[in-house]
Amino acid sequence: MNYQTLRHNCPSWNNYIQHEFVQQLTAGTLAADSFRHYLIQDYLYLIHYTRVMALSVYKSDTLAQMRVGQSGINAMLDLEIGMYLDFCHQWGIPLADVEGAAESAVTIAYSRYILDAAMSGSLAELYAAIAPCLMGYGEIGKRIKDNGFITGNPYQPWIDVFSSDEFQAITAQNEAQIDLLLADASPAQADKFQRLFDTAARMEVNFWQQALDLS
Ligand SMILES: Cc1ncc(CO)c(N)n1
Repeated sequence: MNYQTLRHNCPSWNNYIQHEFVQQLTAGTLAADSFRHYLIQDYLYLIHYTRVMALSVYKSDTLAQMRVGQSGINAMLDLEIGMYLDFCHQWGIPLADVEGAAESAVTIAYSRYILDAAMSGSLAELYAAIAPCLMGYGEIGKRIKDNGFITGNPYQPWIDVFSSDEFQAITAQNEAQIDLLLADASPAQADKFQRLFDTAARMEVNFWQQALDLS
C-alpha cells in the first residue's frame, strides 16, 4: 500500500480536486461571501488539524518521523494560517470574529473525525486520515500553477501558498512518509487505511460545498 494507491482508489478524489469551489476560486469568480465563509471555517478547522499534526509528533518513533510532523505544523501555523490572517486584515475581518465564529456541522465532523483517527489509531492510520487534506491541497495548487494563473485574481494569495515550492516540498516529504508507514500493510490494514482516506476525501468535498451553500 502507498499514497498513490490510496489516491487512485478513492471514489471522490476528482470531485474533491476539481470541485466547483476550486474552479471558481481559480477563475477569480468565487463570491466574496463564499470565500469569507470558507476562510472562517478553514481557520477553525486548521486549529484542530494542527493539533492532529502535534499528535503525529507524539506518535512518532524516530527523529525523522517527528521532523515531518514538525514541518507540517510550521506549514499550518506560518504559511496557511498566516495567509488567512493577511486576508482577515485585508478584508477587515477582526480575528476575534473568526475565533468566536460557530463551527459548522461540516467543520466539526471533519476536524473531529481526523482527531479521533489520530488519537485512537497508529501513526500510519493518522497519516491515512490526514493525507487527503495536505496532499489534495498540494495537488490543487500544482494543477492551478501548471495551467497558468489569471491576472488580478483576488484569491491569488491562497493559490500562491498551495502552489509554492515550500508547500510542494512538504507534500513530497509527507508522501514519502506515508509510503514508508504503509509499505508493509496487511490486507486488513490496507482496507482500514483506504476507509480513513476515502472518508476524509468525502469530507473535503463537503467542506468546499458548505462554502458555496453558505451552510
Ligand atoms: C479543509 C482543508 N483541507 C485541507 C487543507 C490544507 O491544509 C485546508 N487548509 N483545509
